[in-house]
Amino acid sequence: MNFIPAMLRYLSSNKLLCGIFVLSIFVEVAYTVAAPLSLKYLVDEAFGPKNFQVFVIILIILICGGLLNICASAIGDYSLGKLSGEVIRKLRTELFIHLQKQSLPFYQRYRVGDLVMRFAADMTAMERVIRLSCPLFLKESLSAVLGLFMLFTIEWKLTLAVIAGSALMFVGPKLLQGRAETANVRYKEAQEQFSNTIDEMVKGHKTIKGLHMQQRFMVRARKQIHELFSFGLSMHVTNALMERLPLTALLILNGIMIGFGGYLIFHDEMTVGGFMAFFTLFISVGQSATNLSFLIPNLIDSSISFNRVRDIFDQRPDVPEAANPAELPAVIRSIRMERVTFGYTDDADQLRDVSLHIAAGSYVAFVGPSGSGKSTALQLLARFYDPKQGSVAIDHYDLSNVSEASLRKACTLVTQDTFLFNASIRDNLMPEGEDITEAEMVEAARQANIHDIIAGWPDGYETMIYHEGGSLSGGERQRISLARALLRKPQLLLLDEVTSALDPATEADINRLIQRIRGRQTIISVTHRLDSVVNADTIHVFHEGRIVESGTHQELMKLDGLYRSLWEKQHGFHLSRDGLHATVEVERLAKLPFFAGIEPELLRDIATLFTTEMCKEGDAVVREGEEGSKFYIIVRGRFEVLKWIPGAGEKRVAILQDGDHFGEIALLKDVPRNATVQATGPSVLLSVRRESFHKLIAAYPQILSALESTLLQRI
Ligand SMILES: Nc1ncnc2c1ncn2[C@@H]1O[C@H](COP(=O)(O)OP(=O)(O)OP(=O)(O)O)[C@@H](O)[C@H]1O
Repeated sequence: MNFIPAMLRYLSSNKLLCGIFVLSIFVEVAYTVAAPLSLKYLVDEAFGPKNFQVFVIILIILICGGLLNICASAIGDYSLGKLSGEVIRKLRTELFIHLQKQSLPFYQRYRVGDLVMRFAADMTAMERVIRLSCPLFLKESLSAVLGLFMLFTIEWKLTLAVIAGSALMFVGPKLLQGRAETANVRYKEAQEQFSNTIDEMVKGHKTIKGLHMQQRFMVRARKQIHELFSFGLSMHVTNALMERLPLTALLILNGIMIGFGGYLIFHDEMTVGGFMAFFTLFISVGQSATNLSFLIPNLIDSSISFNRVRDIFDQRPDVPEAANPAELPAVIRSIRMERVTFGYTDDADQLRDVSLHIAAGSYVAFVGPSGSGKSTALQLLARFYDPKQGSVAIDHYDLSNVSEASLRKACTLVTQDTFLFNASIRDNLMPEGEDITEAEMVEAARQANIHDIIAGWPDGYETMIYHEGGSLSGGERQRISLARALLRKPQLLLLDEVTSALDPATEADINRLIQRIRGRQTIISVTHRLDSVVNADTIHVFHEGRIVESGTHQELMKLDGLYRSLWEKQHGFHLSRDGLHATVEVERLAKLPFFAGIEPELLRDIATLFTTEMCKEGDAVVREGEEGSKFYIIVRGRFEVLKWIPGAGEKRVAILQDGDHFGEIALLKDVPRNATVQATGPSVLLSVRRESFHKLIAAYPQILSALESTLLQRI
């Protein structure tokens, strides 16, 4: 219970209030102990000899003491209220600031439910301790010690006898304490897991419905609710036992006291008044001891909460601010990465020896296959992580020595996952305290092509955003988040796949916006869609954590390397402006390995067999284990390939995007799909059914033999 000293330390932070409170407790305790003692004098000195004068004196002393006690209690209550309120306010603020200082890995380690619980249930438990348990602990311990001392002065033999019996009161709870702690921890963990499930269910309700995962969630929730029930029951039973045991022991003690006390009176070793005072005082000491033992479950509960909050306080930011951080200049000249190596964990590196130099004002693109490290490089430029080796610098300032405020002012990151606050559009664009005028807000909204849309809504800029922006379309969310970034006039704008989840028209619109603002600020854009970066000043091509090619689009095409192959993979498709109708060119089909060698006229016929399919986030195009009869080519979009791993559940094994294809075996025969392919955002596919394909094969058997020779090798 090392949290009691910590709590007392917090309480003693305001010395004056703490002093007043402790003094008031002393007065209260002194009165509680002295009042029973008055019985001895009342019975032996006033009632026995019928001495009225002594009676009046004792009465006056009791009344004055009582009044003093009432005043002390009132002052004590006020000082405690203020003191505990200040401690909790300080704790909440410190925890909040501490959370804000944390870096991305911290938020990946803890889930929303865990952190919310720290503020909700744990803080409430600690508040209860500070307001009730700690003062009660202090008061009851003092009453017990002082009361015991008085009992010794009244009759030491009887006191020794009852102390020996009192041991019974503490042995039981001590034996049960371990079990009670375990039960409490398990119940808290079960609560946390259940909150996480609710959180996931509310946030992912669309995906859950889309994937028809309600049953799986129901099974998980049922298990967790059952755990809550059984751990709750075991917690209740052990806590109740711990509370009951001392009461039983108290009954036994009473027996000892009356028996031994009576013996002492009959042998003239104690007066009747002395026995009455002893009895009353003993009840009061016993009550204090019982109260102390009642406090134990409560304190255990709070010590767990205290440790959980302390666990957060113990987390040091992974990306700390330097002791004397530098401020970035008003105008920056260059951005550099020098031989940067970085890994999210110690086991693997996601960036290896990456160096790049970006001149201020240029428009730079990071491209490359999925998982090649593009977004990671961008996050290092925004200093969400620090490199393991090498350095990231703006001008000659290493980012690890730059103040966070100055870096955030200079550099803004916009990602594909836009997060808008549950507030009005105006408050999202112009948060309180930011030095932004109405005209600037409207101008930024115009630049992001969202002003006319907002102005057309009945509440205009006062329109409330709900569900973190989920009430708006993807394009609207992305435009608002771009307007929000532009309003801050960052010198360095980092864009991470900002258009990948948007329809072609919105994507083209946002690309035009980027073209309009280029030159005014440095733009680094991560994208897998090469069309959008043909005009970039420099394109860096990432592959397996390294930059393997750099140059303009024309230079890279001439190189005939990875960039060119990515480019060719993505081209040869035509998509209508509304994104609803796609076609594929014959030359593109010819590049598919299993169509190699098929004559162009036949490929032309094959091209006409494809139909356009639209998917939204969470749609599974093929499911593992199900027999498939379609072959797919991704025209635009992103899909994850999921495989069921026994014992580990469904795991992502690959990412497919524009130009990738899957399911070609289905053109030949019925084989169960060996993985699930699921859209991670709105996507467009071209698909062809085996039946329609086979009609063509019937007319041109050479297609079948060409297909068989390549596909069967692949199987
Ligand atoms: N927070 C993380 N913790 C651990 N590994 C991560 C984390 N974020 C990304 N990775 C891994 O790092 C590698 C590089 O990821 P990164 O997102 O930088 O690639 P990318 O080129 O941007 O790919 P994509 O276009 O698919 O986003 C991938 O293997 C990815 O799984």
